[in-house]
Amino acid sequence: MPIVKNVSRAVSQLLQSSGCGCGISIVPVRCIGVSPRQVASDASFHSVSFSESDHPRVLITGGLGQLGVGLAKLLRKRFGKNNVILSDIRKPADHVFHSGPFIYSDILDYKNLREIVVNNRITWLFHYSALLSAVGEANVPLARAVNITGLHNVLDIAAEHNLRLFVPSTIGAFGPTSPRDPTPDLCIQRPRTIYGVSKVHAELMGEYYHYRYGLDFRCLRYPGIISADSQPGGGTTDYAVQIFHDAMKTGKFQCNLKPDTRLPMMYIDDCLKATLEVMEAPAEALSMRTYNISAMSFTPEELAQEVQKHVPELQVTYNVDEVRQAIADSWPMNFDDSNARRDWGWKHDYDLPEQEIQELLHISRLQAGVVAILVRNQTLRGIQRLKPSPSYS
Ligand SMILES: NC(=O)c1ccc[n+]([C@@H]2O[C@H](COP(=O)([O-])OP(=O)(O)OC[C@H]3O[C@@H](n4cnc5c(N)ncnc54)[C@H](O)[C@@H]3O)[C@@H](O)[C@H]2O)c1
Ligand SMILES: C[C@@H](O)[C@H](N)C(=O)O
Repeated sequence: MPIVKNVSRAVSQLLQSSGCGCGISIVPVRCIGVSPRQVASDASFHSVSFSESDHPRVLITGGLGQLGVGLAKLLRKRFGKNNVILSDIRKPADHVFHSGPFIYSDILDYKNLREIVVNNRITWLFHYSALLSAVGEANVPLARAVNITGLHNVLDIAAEHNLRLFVPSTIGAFGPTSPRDPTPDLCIQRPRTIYGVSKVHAELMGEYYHYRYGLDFRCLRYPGIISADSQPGGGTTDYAVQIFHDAMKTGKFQCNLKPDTRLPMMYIDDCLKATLEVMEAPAEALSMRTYNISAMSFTPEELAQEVQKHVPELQVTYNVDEVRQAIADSWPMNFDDSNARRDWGWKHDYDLPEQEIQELLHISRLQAGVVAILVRNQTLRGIQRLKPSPSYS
C-alpha cells in the first residue's frame, strides 16, 4: 500500500471543528459587475489571460483542508513560491503561513473573491472549498451555500477574468442507480447526498460555462484520498486515514463502515499529480472536461489486514455509522478511468500491497510525538516510534 505515515485527528473532531467551515452561516449578497452572459459566446476555447511562456498565477480556495496545503507545495515547486496563493476562512498554522502567500477568502463573498483575482492577476484557480459528504448531511443549508452558491461565484469570476478553473468532483457524484463496479465517466448520476448533488451540479455548470462562454473548466472526480500529514475534512472515506493515526497512537481502531465496504481510494501524491497534469494538458487532448481518476480500491477489512502486517497489535472493531454506511453503499466500488489514461496519459504511482519498496518518501511527526514512515510505491513498510522532532517537516 502506498502510504501512510503520520497521523491525523479524529474524525469526530473534524466533524465538529471549524475546519469544515461549519461556522459560516451568512450568505453574502452577490455583487456582479459583469455577468457571464456578457462574456462573448464565441470566446476562444483555449483562452487564458497569460502567455503560455509565463508561469500561471494561482489561487487555491479552501486551501487549508486535507488537500490544499499539499497542492500549494506542489504548485509552488513548479511555478514559484510567490505565484501560488493559498486561501481559506480559517487561520493557517505557522508552518503554512510561513511557507508562501496566504490570504483570507470566503467564497461566499463574491466581491472579495473578485478583488483577490484582480489585484493578484490570477490566471489559474483551484476551487477546493467544500463541505464533504458527512458534514454536508449534518448541515445541508451550509453545504448548499458553500458547495453551490460558492461554486456559482467562482464560475462567474473565472468566466469574467478568463481563468483556467479546476473544480474537483468525487466518487460521491454517483448514486445507487449508477453502475458501481466499475463506474464509467458517463452514466446515470443520481446521488442522494447534498455533497453529491452539489458536485454533479458543479460538473454540469462547469461544462455548460465551457461550451457557452469558453471557460477553460477542468474537473477530476477524485476517489477517497489518503494522506498522512493532513487531516480529512468530514467525509465517508475518512476511516482510511484515521486507521493509521489510531494504529500509531492507541493501537485501537473503531471503524465506522462495515468491514466489506469497498470504495475507490487514492494516495494524495497521486491525486495532486493528476490535478496538475490535467491543468497542464493541452486543451486539444481533453475529449471531456470531467474525468474519473482511479488508483486502488479496498475494504476496511483489507486495509486493516494490511496495516496489521506492520502493527500486529492493532485491534480493529466495527461500530457502523448508519449515515456514512448508507452513503458508502451508494457509491462506486471501482472507478473506470480509462478516458483519463487515454486522453492525457494519467497513471497512478501508488497502489495497494505490492512487495517491493523503492524509496522512503516522507517522515512526518504525529500529534502524539509518534512518527510513521511513509514509503513509496507499495506497502507500508515500517512505522517507527521516535521522539517528537522540533519542527514540522
Ligand atoms: N479529500 C477527499 O477524499 C476528497 C475526495 C473527493 C473530492 N474531494 C474534493 O476536493 C476538495 C478539497 O477537499 P479536502 O479534503 O481538502 O476538503 P476539506 O473539507 O478538508 O477542506 C475544505 C476547506 O474548505 C474551507 N471552506 C469551507 N467553507 C468555506 C468558505 N465559505 N470559503 C472558503 N473556504 C471555505 C474549509 O475551511 C476547509 O479548509 C473538495 O472540493 C472536495 O470535495 C476531496
Ligand atoms: C470521497 C470524498 O468526496 C470525500 N472524502 C468524502 O468522503 O466525502
